[in-house]
Amino acid sequence: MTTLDIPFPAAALTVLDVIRSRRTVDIGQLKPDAVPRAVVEAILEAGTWAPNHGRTEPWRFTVFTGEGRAQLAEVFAQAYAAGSAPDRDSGAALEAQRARAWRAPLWISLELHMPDKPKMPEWEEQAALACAAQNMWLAATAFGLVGKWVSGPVMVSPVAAQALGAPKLLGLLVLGYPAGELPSAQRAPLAQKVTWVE
Ligand SMILES: Cc1cc2nc3c(=O)[nH]c(=O)nc-3n(C[C@H](O)[C@H](O)[C@H](O)COP(=O)(O)O)c2cc1C
Repeated sequence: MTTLDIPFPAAALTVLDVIRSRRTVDIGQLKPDAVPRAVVEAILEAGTWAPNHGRTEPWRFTVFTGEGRAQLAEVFAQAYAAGSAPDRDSGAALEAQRARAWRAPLWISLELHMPDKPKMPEWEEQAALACAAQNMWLAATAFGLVGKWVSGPVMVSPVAAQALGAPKLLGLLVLGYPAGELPSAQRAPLAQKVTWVE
């Protein structure tokens, strides 16, 4: 960890620890246990505290959980059928898409909603939504959850976006309690990426 030549406040140590312990975990590595509604609401609230230029709050979230995942399953199947995969007409492939929705207890869509008359360039609104996603992921980590930001062709498909009533979809955050050990992760040393000018 960091070499401390000054004492860090407890809050800083807690935040840094949560940041470092956030982990991407495959959907198959999640327990089926539901996430309590109050926890989901706290996660969503954390998302809305993300920075956003011009107070546009360019995000909307749809939460799929419990039996509500049947609707998400249909969104995945529709998006896959409208895509370019060679097996897009296969009933078995569409069933596999539907099955994905049931493999995690909680899905939160990351929907980009720009104002009718955009005040900011789209990249800034996307950046704000990414900050919201990270806030939610960190809050989820603090509650003992793990998961993944999924952004494959189905997850960002315009067909999926339309089914959710969203102009654009930047994927979904999939969350659940870990079924086993968390994968280890590495980051390159700061020295490789930081230039100090002092
Ligand atoms: C915008 C974005 C999209 C991502 N999409 C996917 C994805 O579609 N599939 C996947 O396996 N991981 C996806 N990830 C997760 C990264 O692969 C993951 O963060 C990386 O492997 C580092 O692991 P860590 O999150 O545990 O540090 C995405 C991450 C980001 C930020």
